[in-house]
This record gives sequence, structure tokens and C-alpha cells, in this order.
Amino acid sequence: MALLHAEVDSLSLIQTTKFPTINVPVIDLSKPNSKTLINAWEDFGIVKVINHGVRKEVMTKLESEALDFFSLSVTEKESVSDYTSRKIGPNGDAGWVEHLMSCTLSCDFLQKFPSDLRPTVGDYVFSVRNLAIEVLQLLAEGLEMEEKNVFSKYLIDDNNDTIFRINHYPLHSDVPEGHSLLGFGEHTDPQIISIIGSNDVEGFQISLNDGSWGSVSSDPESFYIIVDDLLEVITNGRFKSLSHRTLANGSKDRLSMIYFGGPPLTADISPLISIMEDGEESKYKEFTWEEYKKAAFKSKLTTHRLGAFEIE
Ligand SMILES: O=C(O)CCC(=O)C(=O)O
Ligand SMILES: [Fe+2]
Repeated sequence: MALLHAEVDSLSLIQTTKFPTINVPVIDLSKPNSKTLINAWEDFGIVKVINHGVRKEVMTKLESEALDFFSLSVTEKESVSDYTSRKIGPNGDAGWVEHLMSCTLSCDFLQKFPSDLRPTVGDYVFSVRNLAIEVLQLLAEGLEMEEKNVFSKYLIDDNNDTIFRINHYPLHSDVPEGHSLLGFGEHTDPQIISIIGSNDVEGFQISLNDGSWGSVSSDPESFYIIVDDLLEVITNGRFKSLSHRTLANGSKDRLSMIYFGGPPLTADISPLISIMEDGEESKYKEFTWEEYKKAAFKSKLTTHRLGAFEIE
């Protein structure tokens, strides 16, 4: 193994040769099939979406503007209030990643992004939110819910607490052959669903039922939509929140753009009665999103955060 730079030494190195590539099920939103969505989320906690209605120009523009931003000097980047490097959350988690992050509709989020990016981020988040609503409506249809917006109402609400983040996994010249750096460690996302777009650089991995890791191909034309903690609760565990992580391979920089769909802070979260079978008991205590969010942000990335809210 090559002599490592001290910086690489302090980050987790992962051997990259042994991961299988997962065939993530695809839904084509020009002919949506709710059964495919349900099966994908039941089996893998992830689905790939094509013909999603988000314009290619907006996706490519954001990708190129974001890469321009991340190529600025550290001083210039650090002058942006929502820019963070190497730190993930407030509890000491670190990774080979830098990011821009802001809440979206419930705050003046555009002001927190660098001014050059604001128009494109605005267009992107507007379209991706519509996509989130459409997919959650498809879920309601597939589960034969009476109310079309039973899941999407949280994101339709003007006070929704959604976050938008752009992650950049920079190049690193000292990563030994056959290895990657841990860019973003194992975790689940606390919200309802996350919609992940990326450039054509791989690195995103999902935890499989046997606890091993599988790689997800990068596809800059499509989105991956994953099950987050709240959707697990709302469906009483029918869908499990997806444990995932991202590796930075050091030779090509990955960029990902993620919409984390969250409900209003005051929303009461509990399993939907209409989804439970006769006699089925709730597996989770009731909580508000604000309570859960506070607990989630106090914990380490890898903590099984729903554990504290499960009924024994
Ligand atoms: O950047 C990625 O590939 C995924 C990162 C992630 O999981 C997150 O930001 O929550
Ligand atoms: Fe995540």
C-alpha cells in the first residue's frame, strides 16, 4: 500500500473491489405503475425514477453551477453561511465531503445559497418537490388509500420542513489503488423521502438485507427516491428506512443534489390507521416531527434513531 498522507490516514479507507451493483427497480412516470413502486420500496427501500418531468437543462445547469462553486477557494466558499466542509451534523461526524445545505419552503432558503446558484436551485427544488408529491400520490393509489394526498399532504403544506443539500466529494490524490474514502457514513435520512440526483460519478451504496453493501449506479438523467424514517413510521414498518452511505473514490469528484421531504414541525407522526390490517398494532410511539428532528440531530449519524420511538 502506498504511503498515506496524514489526512487520508485519519479518514476511513474502504476496499472497493467487492461490492455488487444493485439492480434498482425503475418506475417510468410517463406510465406510472404503483405496484413497482411498492415492491421496490418493500424489497430495497429505493426506486429509480425516469421520465420524471424535471427538465434536463435544470439538472445539468445546477450540476455545472455547483461544481463551479465548489471549485472556488476555501475562503470564498467559507464566506457562504450554509457551506460546510468535512463535518456532517453537529455531533462530530466527519467525512470526505463538503456541502451546501438549507431548509427550503418554510424559510428564505435561496438567500442561504451563493447568489450565482439561486435561480437554478429555485427551479430545481420547485420541480423536485412536484416529483415528490407525484410519487407519494402514486403510493397512495397503490395502497388503495381513500385520500390521494394522505402521504403528500406533508409536503404540500406551506409550512413543510424540507431541506435541500448539495454534496461534493472532492478529488483526493492520496487514495491507494482499490480503495475509497468514506464520504458520508452509514445512516438513514430522518424525513419522509429523499430524492437523490447526481453527476455521473458513482459512490452511493445501500445496505442490503444481509447487512452487506451494494453499489447503486450513477445516472445523471434519473433520480433515486429512498424511504426515510418518517415513511417507515407512517406505514407502520411496511417500508423500512433505507440505510445508506457514500464513498468518495478520490479520482473523480461526485456531486449529489438531495431534496429531503419533511413535514411541518408541528405535524403529528404516527402509523396511519387506514394502512394497518384489522388488529394490527402500532409499532411506534406518537411524536411530532419537531421532537423527532431534535432527537435525530442530537444523535450520531450511525445511531438507529427510530429505536427510541419503537414500541417494545
Ligand atoms: O451524496 C450522496 O450520495 C448521498 C448523501 C446522503 O446520504 C445525504 O446527504 O443524506
Ligand atoms: Fe442520506
